Amino acid sequence: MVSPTIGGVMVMGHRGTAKSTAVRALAAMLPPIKAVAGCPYSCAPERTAGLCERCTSPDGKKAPVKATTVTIPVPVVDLPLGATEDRVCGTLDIERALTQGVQAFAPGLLARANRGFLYIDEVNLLEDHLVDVLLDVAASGTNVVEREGISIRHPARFVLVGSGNPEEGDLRPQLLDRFGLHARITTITEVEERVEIVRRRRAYDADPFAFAANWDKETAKLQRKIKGAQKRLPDVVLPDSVLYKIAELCVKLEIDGHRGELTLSRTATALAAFEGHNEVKLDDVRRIAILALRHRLRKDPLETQDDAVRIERAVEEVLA
Ligand SMILES: Nc1ncnc2c1ncn2[C@@H]1O[C@H](COP(=O)(O)OP(=O)(O)OP(=O)(O)O)[C@@H](O)[C@H]1O
Repeated sequence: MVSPTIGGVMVMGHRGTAKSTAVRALAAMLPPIKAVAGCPYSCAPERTAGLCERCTSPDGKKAPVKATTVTIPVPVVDLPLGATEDRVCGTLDIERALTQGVQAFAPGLLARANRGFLYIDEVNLLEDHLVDVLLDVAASGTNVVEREGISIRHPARFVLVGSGNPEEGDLRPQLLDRFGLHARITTITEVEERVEIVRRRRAYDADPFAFAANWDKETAKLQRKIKGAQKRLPDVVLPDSVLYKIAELCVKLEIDGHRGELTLSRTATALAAFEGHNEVKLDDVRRIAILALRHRLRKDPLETQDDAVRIERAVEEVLA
């Protein structure tokens, strides 16, 4: 929410641990956004770049000055498991082709997700080629569709959130590597906490509005913190001394490629901004190291140590 450049998150965990509940709550945590009315891509009226063709003025720069704007919640789009590539990327508008004889584009889910979040439950069961397309678009921020005689490109800047159950298999490592962060969620074993979950759920079921109202203050506090972090982010300094430690950590863990360092630096910067700091400290790196590196460790069949423990040890040695 603070820094979309981190590259999204893959959440692996047991069933029924509130993964989807948490993702669906994202929109309420972010301030509503202004969009050009009627634009299928929810283009930002105040933006000067990254707009769709219709919203770009003839000089190629701005949304039309007279565009009517609407205020909408940040989009959170669910990608169902059986979705076809046409439904995801968009395709020829068959209805208009048949009734009006015109070639028009029917935008897909990627269009709706522009400026928001795209959530894929059970991403590990999705066909590899579709995951590949999604990760490509998420990284480039543009969806290019070329089929049935139409050729169109439109903005598709979204944060990809995937979730899945490890019992059903993992994603291929090369796909996993392209998710910024990898979180693991396990079932809570503390009886006290389990009871609290049931109590809260029962309170919600009994009266959803009263339940939400009860948490209004907390929600508003978190919203302010996120908004403050988004504003602060561009000014947060990443000192060279911390950057060197980040690179040393990746060398120590023999991480292939350089996404490890990039994600560590972006995430530590976002965390510093979230905590209200203007400079990244080693402690920020320490706190996000497992999230940013777990899925980038080389798989060694002879390695007996848990991945998280391996990272913790390396962190202690390098960041000491
Ligand atoms: N930590 C928690 N706090 C509050 N509610 C929780 C928590 N864990 C689970 N729940 C409740 O458990 C139910 C299952 O949650 P949800 O459907 O979000 O899980 P999930 O992890 O997405 O499951 P699946 O992997 O099967 O899709 C929901 O009713 C949710 O309210």
